[in-house]
Amino acid sequence: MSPQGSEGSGGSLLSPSPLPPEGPHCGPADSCKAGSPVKPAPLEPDGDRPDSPKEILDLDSHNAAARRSASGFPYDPRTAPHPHMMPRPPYSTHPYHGAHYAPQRPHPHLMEALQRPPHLPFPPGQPRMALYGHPQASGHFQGMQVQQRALAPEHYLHPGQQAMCTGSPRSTGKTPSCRASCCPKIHALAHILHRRSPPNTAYSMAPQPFLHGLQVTVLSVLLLCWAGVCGGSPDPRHRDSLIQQEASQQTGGTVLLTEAERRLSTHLHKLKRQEVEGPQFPPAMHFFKARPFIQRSPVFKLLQKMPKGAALHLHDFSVVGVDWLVKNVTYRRHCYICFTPTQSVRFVFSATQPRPLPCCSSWVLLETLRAKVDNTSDLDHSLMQNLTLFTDDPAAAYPSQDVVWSRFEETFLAALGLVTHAPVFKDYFYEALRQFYMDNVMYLELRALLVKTYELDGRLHDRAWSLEAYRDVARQFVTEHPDFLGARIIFTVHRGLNLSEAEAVVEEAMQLQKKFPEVMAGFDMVGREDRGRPLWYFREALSLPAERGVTLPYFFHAGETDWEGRDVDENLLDALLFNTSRIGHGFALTRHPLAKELSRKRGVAVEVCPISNQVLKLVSDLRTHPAASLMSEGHPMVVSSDDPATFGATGLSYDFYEAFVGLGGLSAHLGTLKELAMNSIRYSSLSPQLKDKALALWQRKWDQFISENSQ
Ligand SMILES: O=c1[nH]cnc2c1ncn2[C@@H]1O[C@H](CO)[C@@H](O)[C@H]1O
Repeated sequence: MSPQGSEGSGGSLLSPSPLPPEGPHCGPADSCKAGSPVKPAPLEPDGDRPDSPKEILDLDSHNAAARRSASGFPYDPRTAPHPHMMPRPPYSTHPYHGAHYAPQRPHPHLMEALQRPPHLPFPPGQPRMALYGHPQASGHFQGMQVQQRALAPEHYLHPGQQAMCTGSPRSTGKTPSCRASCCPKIHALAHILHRRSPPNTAYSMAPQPFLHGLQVTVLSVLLLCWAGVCGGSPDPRHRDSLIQQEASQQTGGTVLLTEAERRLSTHLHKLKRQEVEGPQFPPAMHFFKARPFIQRSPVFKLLQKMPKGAALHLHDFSVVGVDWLVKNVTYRRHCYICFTPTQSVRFVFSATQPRPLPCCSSWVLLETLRAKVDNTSDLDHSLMQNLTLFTDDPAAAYPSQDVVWSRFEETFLAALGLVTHAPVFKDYFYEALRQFYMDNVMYLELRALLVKTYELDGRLHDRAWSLEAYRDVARQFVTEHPDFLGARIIFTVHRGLNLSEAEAVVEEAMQLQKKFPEVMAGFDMVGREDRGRPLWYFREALSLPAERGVTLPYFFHAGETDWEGRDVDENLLDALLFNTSRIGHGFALTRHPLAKELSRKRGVAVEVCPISNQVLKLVSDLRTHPAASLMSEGHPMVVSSDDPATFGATGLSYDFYEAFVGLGGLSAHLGTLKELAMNSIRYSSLSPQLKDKALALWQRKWDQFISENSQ
């Protein structure tokens, strides 16, 4: 058999068209139309649904589904594959018309939340993630001791200001009233500001806003007023003072650098300036176009070598470069492929000819296929294209968010049959740890669906098996690489679930959390936020742990949208109300001042994934990414890479590059990078003891990096 489209140079692997009489084996007439990204919302009642690739890739399930679908339901959740495995999301564009979705109501807790001490508004029994507070700025924290964030009046009132008040260098002396009225007022205000500032402490691991927003405003107005009222032309020294103050507010703005670190910072700045002034500025381009420029960038090369700490926002099946999947996994024995009308592929490992899959052509053994095609590298290239979004012309390939998300979910479905084969599952995770380790990352937190894995003989493994596998592989990797710290898992489910499914899964999450406290970090809901159900819809399910007095830390995706005012736009506040430990993406945070303030005050870090947000079309030029402004005000944040394999990236360095060069611009310096790396440990789910260990390890690596690159 020769799949059309797989022959010839580099064309993408297409399903046979027109489809042969024996395939595709589709369910209900309209259930496998190519290209339609949405399905009607699943209706209750719920029932058992297949949720392993073996079940999804299984004719019996299909036949059963077809039989049950004859009942007249346009889409019956009892017969449908698990949402993660659906070729199209199992929810509609108008997902909330089901009886189980109560219309959005105002959040009565919210104002209460702001008025009470930070942890009180949250349900009892949902303890906040311990914030790491290092008692002394010593040992491995030496380099992290920072300047006093609260400035005394003499800091923001430059010594020269006294002189200026009596007349600027160019003063004509026309402001006699200044001395009498303006200066005392300014000093009085300055003293008030000083009193309101937090005490002079060594760097707190739970950073507080060093100046309250009001203080900053008053201070700025004060100094601008000074310049305008008290002098003819602003004093350059005052201008410098303002610039310095503003710079100190940014991420890393108060990190004290050693002499060697300053040298490297200056060098980095020079390199960055060359990129800013060069003909191509990668962060302004789509990542697929920018990648070759980034790969040549000396800044990027330094970032690759830099110890970046932890990657805290990653999805299970997009953490290993797709070339490894194709070159290694699809060359293993018993690997079958079929072709979907959506121009994608599915794989399965089976000792015997697998039963046909709905909406897919007949299964072909890849070994046989490879023997028949003229050019196996073209075939392999085509396979890779099905596992990634990467393309030379992203604008043409992905004209809208709908298109890119539909294709995005297809890449996960294409990988699913490969990565959930039990032996591959373990190898894949080991390879993920290796690739991140090679990129100088020392710890991962992986959002994992924990779908059933399968053996060649058809046996299935449950979620506990997957957690054990993650734990064992991580342990083995750490034994072999003692300077690596390991990984923890955030159990995730798709936000297309209905309420009773969500309740069942939260119950299971609580049990898994209890059974595997070492490896399981918590719980999250994934999938396209704009099309999924909002967190508030799941409130009864998400309240279960608190009601039972059980700990289930949340790490919610929230604000991964550029729509304002829709139901999902309240996910940010709801995530905070449900006491989320971090916020996945938080792209919309700058449009939610209250959520932003709460997240800052509580040290709930935003997991910023610049490349993901660009590829999934929330933003095109990364200089305008909202996290640029979060960064300039030192909002708690970490940088992560989300789905590097799908985006044609590896590890964390590409996203660090985009954050450092694009979001941070010329203002970001080595202190920014240092704080971002340390943040990744500070805001991780590790215990305080392990954070200490991680920071000590990171500091050793950092010192070595500085000594090797600061000459
Ligand atoms: O950026 C993201 N936002 C929301 N969901 C995501 C993102 N990246 C991946 N997934 C979800 O994670 C599942 C695999 O674990 C994918 O099916 C996708 O729905």
